[in-house]
Amino acid sequence: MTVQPSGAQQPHVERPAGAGALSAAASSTTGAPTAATGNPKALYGGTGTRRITVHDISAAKERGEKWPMLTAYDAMTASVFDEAGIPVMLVGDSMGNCHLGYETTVPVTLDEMTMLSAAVVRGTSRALIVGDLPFGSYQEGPVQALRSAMRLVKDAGVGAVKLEGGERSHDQIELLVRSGIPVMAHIGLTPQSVNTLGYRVQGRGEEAAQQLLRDAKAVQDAGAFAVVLELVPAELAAEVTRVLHIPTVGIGAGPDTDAQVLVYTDMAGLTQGRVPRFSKQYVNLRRALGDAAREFADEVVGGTFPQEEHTFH
Ligand SMILES: Nc1nc(=O)c2c([nH]1)NC[C@@H]1CN(c3ccc(C(=O)N[C@@H](CCC(=O)O)C(=O)O)cc3)CN21
Ligand SMILES: CC(C)C(=O)C(=O)O
Repeated sequence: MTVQPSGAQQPHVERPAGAGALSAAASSTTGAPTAATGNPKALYGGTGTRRITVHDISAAKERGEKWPMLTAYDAMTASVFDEAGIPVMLVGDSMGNCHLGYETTVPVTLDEMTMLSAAVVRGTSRALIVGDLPFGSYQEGPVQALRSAMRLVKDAGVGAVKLEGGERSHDQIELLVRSGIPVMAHIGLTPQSVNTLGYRVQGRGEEAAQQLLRDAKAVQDAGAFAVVLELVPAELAAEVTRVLHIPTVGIGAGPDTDAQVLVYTDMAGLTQGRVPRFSKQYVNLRRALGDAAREFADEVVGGTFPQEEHTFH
């Protein structure tokens, strides 16, 4: 698969100041200053004209500022979230079941991740884009992880990568960070291990809780800039968030993490079939899009589309 290089993830689309919902959101809440000039609530809503960086993420934890993250798998949807001021987007391997029609995240390939990450980078100018390392692209060891991450950074232009695992992924995270690639870690439920873990809540019981804490400290020590906590008890997630100096990004981890992430097809009501209980649906796009398709079909069948204004002579 050929992927068009899009260059490093820098602001490549300069929008005129004041244009678009993002700058409106950024300035309406604050007046004028941005993260670059020390605005205390700058992460959500964007920085103004440049990409969010991992340094902005660290600064947000020091200010006690919470932030939202959504997944995105295509340029158009990503541009909507960028304009809405979502500061961090994850090109998650949930694209497997949410975009590519697989049952799980397990079959997703590095080629697929690279192609869709490049699309999300092209569709955005403000958000930090995090590309997921898919199953099989980093488990062999740090060198394989570096080779895979380099594709996402150089070919797709992501600003950071994510990989699953705590202590077991310490060496991979360390080499990537030493090589100049910011890493978001992911512990608790790690869906690439569905065949061994299932989709059960993790960290229940004293022993499992201690392991989760060790995993959290291991990824922080390895140099991760943030860590996803998936499907863990809220009390444990709160404790991890207190003891770490890097931000925690919760999904099914209760209200006390530094950030929250949702799979966008779940929150937008597009996901086909069952949605995890921890998710919240903010709009029903499946119904809206289905209604639009049915209306179009009825008008074609009934001969009422196209009309004069859609017609050339
Ligand atoms: N659509 C979608 N949403 C997600 O959040 C998501 C994906 N896909 N794919 C990748 C991973 C897999 N995730 C999942 C998948 C299933 C459950 C689930 O069925 N959880 C049970 C709780 C089980 C328990 O109580 O131990 C639930 O009812 O939510 C949770 C997370 C989260 N991610
Ligand atoms: C659920 C999130 C954290 C994820 O890993 C994904 O979307 O792949």
